[in-house]
Amino acid sequence: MCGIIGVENNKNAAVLTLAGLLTLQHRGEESAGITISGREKMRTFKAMGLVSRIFNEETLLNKLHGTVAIGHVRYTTSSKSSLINAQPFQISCIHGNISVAHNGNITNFPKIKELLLEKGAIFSHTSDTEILLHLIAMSKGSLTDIIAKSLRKLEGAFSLVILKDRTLIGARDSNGFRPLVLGKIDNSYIISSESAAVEVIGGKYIRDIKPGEIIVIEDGQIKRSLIYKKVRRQTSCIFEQVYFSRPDSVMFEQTVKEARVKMGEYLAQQMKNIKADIVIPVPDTGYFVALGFSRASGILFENGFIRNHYVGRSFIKPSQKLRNLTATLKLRPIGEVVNGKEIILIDDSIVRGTTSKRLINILKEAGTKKIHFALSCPPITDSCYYGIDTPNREHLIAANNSVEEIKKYLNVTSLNFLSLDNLVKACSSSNKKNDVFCVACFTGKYPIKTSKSR
Ligand SMILES: O=P(O)(O)OC[C@H]1O[C@H](OP(=O)(O)OP(=O)(O)O)[C@H](O)[C@@H]1O
Ligand SMILES: NC(=O)CC[C@H](N)C(=O)O
Ligand code: SF4
Ligand SMILES: [Mg+2]
Repeated sequence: MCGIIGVENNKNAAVLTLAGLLTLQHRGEESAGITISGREKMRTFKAMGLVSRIFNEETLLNKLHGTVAIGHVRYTTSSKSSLINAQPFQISCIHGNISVAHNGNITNFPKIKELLLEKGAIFSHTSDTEILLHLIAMSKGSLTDIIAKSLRKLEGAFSLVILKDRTLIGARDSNGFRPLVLGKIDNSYIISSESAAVEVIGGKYIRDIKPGEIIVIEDGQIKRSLIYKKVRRQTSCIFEQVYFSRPDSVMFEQTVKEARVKMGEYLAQQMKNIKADIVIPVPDTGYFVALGFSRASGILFENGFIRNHYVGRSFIKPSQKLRNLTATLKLRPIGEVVNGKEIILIDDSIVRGTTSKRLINILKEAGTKKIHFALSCPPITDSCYYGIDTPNREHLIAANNSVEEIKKYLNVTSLNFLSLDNLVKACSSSNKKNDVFCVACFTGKYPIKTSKSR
C-alpha cells in the first residue's frame, strides 16, 4: 500500500503536503517524496526512509517553492525497494513537466512495458508506475484527454495524483481498489489516500473520488470531473478496513474505527461460548476490534502490551529479516496484566505468521494461562495482486495449513477467524450491496485475472 496526497492553490503547499505524508506514514515506510510546482520550475525531492528523516526545515525552505504539490510514501509492491523506484516520478515530455504518485498495482504492466520497449522506449525506473508516464507522453489531445486515454489502457489498481504546472489531477481505477478522497482547505483542494490526512492538515473531507473518475483542479476550481471508464463492478479492497487504513479515516460512510468495532462485536457473537478473564488487543490494529469485542461480550478490556512506537509496522517491511526484527522489538507483554489469566487475544490478521507466533510465545513466558486467539478477518489463503505485498502463496500460513494445523503450530487453546459474511457486514454502509468489496485474498476469486492468479 502506498500513501498519496496533493494540495493545490496554496502558498503552504509543501508544508501541507509534508504534514499529509506524515499522517499517511502507516501506508508506506520505505521511501517518501514531494514534487512541487507553481510559478517556478517543477522540482522533486525524494529519498529512502521515513518522512520525518527525509524532510527537515532545510529541505523544505530551500528546495520546495511553489503552490501545488504532490507527495508519496512507498510500500513496495512492484519491483525493488530502492531509490530509483521512490515516487513521485517526474518527467519532461512533449506536454511539459509532469509528475505522478501512485497507490496500487497495474496488473497489465509487464505486457504494456514489453510493447513500449519494442517501440524503443527507455525506462529509468523498474516499478509499474512508469508505464503511465510513457502512455501520457505518447498521447495527443488536451491534458484530460491524454490522461483518460492512457488510463483506459491500464488494468488493476491505481489511485493517482498527477501534477502539471498549476494543475492537480486525481484519478481512480474503475474497480475502486484503493481509496482516494477529495477535501478542501480554505481556497485549496486536497486529494488524498485517506480522509484522516485531509483533516489533520486542517481541511474538510468532501467526498470520495469515484471509481473510474478523473478530477482536474486548478487555482482552487474544479475544472473538470469525468468518468473515463464505467464501473462494471466496484471491488474496493476490504483489507483497507482490516489492516491498512487509519481508524479515523472515513470509508463507506463510516470511520474505519466504527468498522473495526463492529468486527469485534461480530467476533464476540461468533465466540459466545468462550469465557475468559480479559480481552487484549494486539496494538495497533487490534485495538478497536478488542474494544467492540469487550463491549459486546462484557469481558473486561485490558491493555496487555507496551508498543514500541519507533520501529514502525512489521507486516509492511520489505524483507523477512526486517519483519522478524520489527515483530521482536514492537511488543512487550505487561506481566502483571497477563500472568495467570485466561485471555482472548485479538489481532486483525495472520498473514505470514511472523507476529502471532512470537506474541503467543512471549505471552506464555509472561505467565498467561490460556490464549483464545481471534482475528478480525478470515484466513488469508491467496496472494494480492492489487497493491499488497503477499506475492507467494507459499509464504501465507493459511494457504498451506488448515485452521486446526495453525492452531497447533501457534499452540493456542482456540483459534477463531471472523467469517467473511460478518467482515463484509462490518465494513459496509447500510445502503451498499456486498459486491463493492474485493475479498480475493480470502477466496481466491480475483476481480481482475492476472497471469499469476489462480
Ligand atoms: O502474520 P504477519 O505476517 O505477522 O502479519 C500480520 C500482523 O502484522 C500486522 O501488524 P503490524 O505490525 O504490521 O501493524 P500495526 O502495528 O499497525 O498493527 C497485523 O496487525 C498483524 O499483527
Ligand atoms: N503499494 C503501492 O501502492 C505501491 C505503488 C507501486 N506499485 C510501487 O511499487 O511503487
Ligand atoms: S486481494 Fe485482498 S488485499 Fe488485495 S485488494 Fe483484494 S481484498 Fe485487498
Ligand atoms: Mg498489527
